[in-house]
Amino acid sequence: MRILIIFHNVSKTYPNNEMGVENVSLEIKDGDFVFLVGQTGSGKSTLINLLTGELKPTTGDIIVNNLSLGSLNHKDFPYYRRLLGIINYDCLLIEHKTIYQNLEIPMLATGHSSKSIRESIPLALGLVGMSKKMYDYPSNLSGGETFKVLMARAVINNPKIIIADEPTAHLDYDSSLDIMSLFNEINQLGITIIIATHAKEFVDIMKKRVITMQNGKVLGDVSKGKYGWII
Ligand SMILES: Nc1ncnc2c1ncn2[C@@H]1O[C@H](COP(=O)(O)OP(=O)(O)OP(=O)(O)O)[C@@H](O)[C@H]1O
Repeated sequence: MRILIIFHNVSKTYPNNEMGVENVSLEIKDGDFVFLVGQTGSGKSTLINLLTGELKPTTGDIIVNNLSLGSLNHKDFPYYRRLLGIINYDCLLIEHKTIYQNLEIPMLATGHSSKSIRESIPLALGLVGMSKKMYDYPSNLSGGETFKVLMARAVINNPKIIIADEPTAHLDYDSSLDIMSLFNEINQLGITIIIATHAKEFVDIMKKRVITMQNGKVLGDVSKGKYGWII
């Protein structure tokens, strides 16, 4: 597998002098499945926000798919973001639009034809088992179903990387397990998955790469690991 993501000596200090991450170097291969774990404040979200480009490093370089994020200008940035499918609870579904219309929005924004939209939306909803809800409104969905639609929205533009911050934070055990197995299926399509989480039980079940953060630094990086494993 080729290297898809490189963090090279990346540090981020916030304007209030709070250290987000310090001197992080890591590589993630194309097709990898990575859990980012660590205590509250250990730097997981900072790392994710650096990867999405929401934050800029104070020092160091981030290279994704051979693009150096530091050298991207405003014009290039939307193209970079198309490599990413980002799932977070801050960017929920639009309530007065159907699930189909919610999935249509990112496709229209990226210039897809109406034929491609008509074909892709049922496929993405089928992937997450939500075909039957295509014309329902978000208010008719359970928390787990809503998350599945967020997953479908994240894959709809064919990203190389799916990034999720605390995906199971608001879900019960069964829904969380369901969601984790969907992440696995998406990963088997060749999409790289990066999940920041506190959910020890699911990290342990999945046996994927586990990167453990502590005080802004990488404390451990274990393949087929469990929560808390650092070597
Ligand atoms: N916007 C911000 N301004 C100032 N400091 C911040 C900001 N965001 C995060 N920090 C600080 O950076 C450090 C890392 O925080 P970060 O949110 O990355 O941790 P985390 O591991 O994602 O935590 P959690 O599990 O609670 O989400 C913490 O000390 C935090 O206080």
